[in-house]
Amino acid sequence: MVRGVNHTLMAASFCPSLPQHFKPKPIIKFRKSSSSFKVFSSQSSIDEVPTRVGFLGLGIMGSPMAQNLIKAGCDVTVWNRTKSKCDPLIDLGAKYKPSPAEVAASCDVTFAMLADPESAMVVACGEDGAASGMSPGKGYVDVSTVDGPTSKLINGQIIETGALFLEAPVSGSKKPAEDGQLIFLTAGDKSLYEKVAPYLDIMGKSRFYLGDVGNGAAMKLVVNMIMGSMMTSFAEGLLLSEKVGLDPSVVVEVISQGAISAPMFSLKGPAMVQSKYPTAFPLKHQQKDMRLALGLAESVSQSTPIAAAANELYKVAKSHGLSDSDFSAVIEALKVKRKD
Ligand SMILES: NC(=O)C1=CN([C@@H]2O[C@H](COP(=O)(O)OP(=O)(O)OC[C@H]3O[C@@H](n4cnc5c(N)ncnc54)[C@H](OP(=O)(O)O)[C@@H]3O)[C@@H](O)[C@H]2O)C=CC1
Ligand SMILES: O=CCCC(=O)O
Repeated sequence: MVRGVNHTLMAASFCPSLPQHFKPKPIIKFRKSSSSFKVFSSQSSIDEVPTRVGFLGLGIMGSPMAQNLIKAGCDVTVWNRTKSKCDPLIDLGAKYKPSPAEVAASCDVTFAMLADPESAMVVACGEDGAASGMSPGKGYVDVSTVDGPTSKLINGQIIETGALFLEAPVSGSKKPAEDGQLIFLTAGDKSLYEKVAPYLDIMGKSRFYLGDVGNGAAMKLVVNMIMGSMMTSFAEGLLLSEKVGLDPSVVVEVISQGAISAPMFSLKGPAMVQSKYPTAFPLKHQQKDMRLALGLAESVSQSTPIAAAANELYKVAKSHGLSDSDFSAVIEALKVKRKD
């Protein structure tokens, strides 16, 4: 069943100062034609787009991303290792296949949103993995956060089948995923990038095309390395303020009004002050990204001592059982236990 016919998405304003590789969100309308969807966009006239969309990996990010595709009227087929996570999407109109290979075989383009390099590899290239269902004319878009070498391995396996590959990790967390406000950091096959652009524009607010496979992964790791270090510095500041008799809530407010204000501090600070860490971005994934970013830095002999120190704190927090808490729980690693 087709849903959301004539669904109109947000228009982005034109900004002449933006670099060439940046594309803001265009106006998109999906309309059902006799045999396929056509896309009417503000940036191109009418383009044929792949009609059957697969989605593998329905965790915190994958579920809302797939949901937005379904709500926009796309023909979506889902798979997840834990099948129960498919059920709400099936209720919304998604089809289901019992393996990544069967999803890929039945779809024109397949997206994957997996936890880490290992799961991205097994879902793409393992037994009954997506590569087994790929063939010329199809596309595979990996939106997971992985390292460049993993992405290149997946690219190799996919293009061996004659299909096309794009890496497209995202910046933005649970709420931007729900709101269709993600930022795509893409690299790989340019023709596939252009074909799937209408889908990226449903799930995101902007997209960057960065060239060869590995560049999207590198961009994502650099951004998350900075984010991970910022969070540990913020945590140190909150705890220090408390120790010297300041109200950490006021620190959050002061920061929000000055040059170092960041949505992350304003969003997560008030909960951190109350030792609450509702999960948007799991701490285990932030530590994975610090580890991968440090590997990237080492591969080019770039010194990253701040990130290395921050990574140690995420490792300590993991050892305290905080892997599945939000990454802001890293503050717990800095709390020295008081003796009674
Ligand atoms: N949460 C966030 O704010 C953001 C996360 N990211 C990145 O997106 C990716 C997904 O994140 P998120 O949705 O938060 O993570 P979740 O932990 O919520 O979801 C992970 C997904 O990977 C699947 N998975 C894990 N291991 C395997 C495996 N061995 N075989 C098959 N499937 C597996 C899980 O399946 P199952 O349900 O069966 O466990 C689940 O679908 C990560 O790479 C993360 O770094 C990027 C931007 C923001
Ligand atoms: O990888 C997670 C990114 C989280 C964010 O950008 O807010």
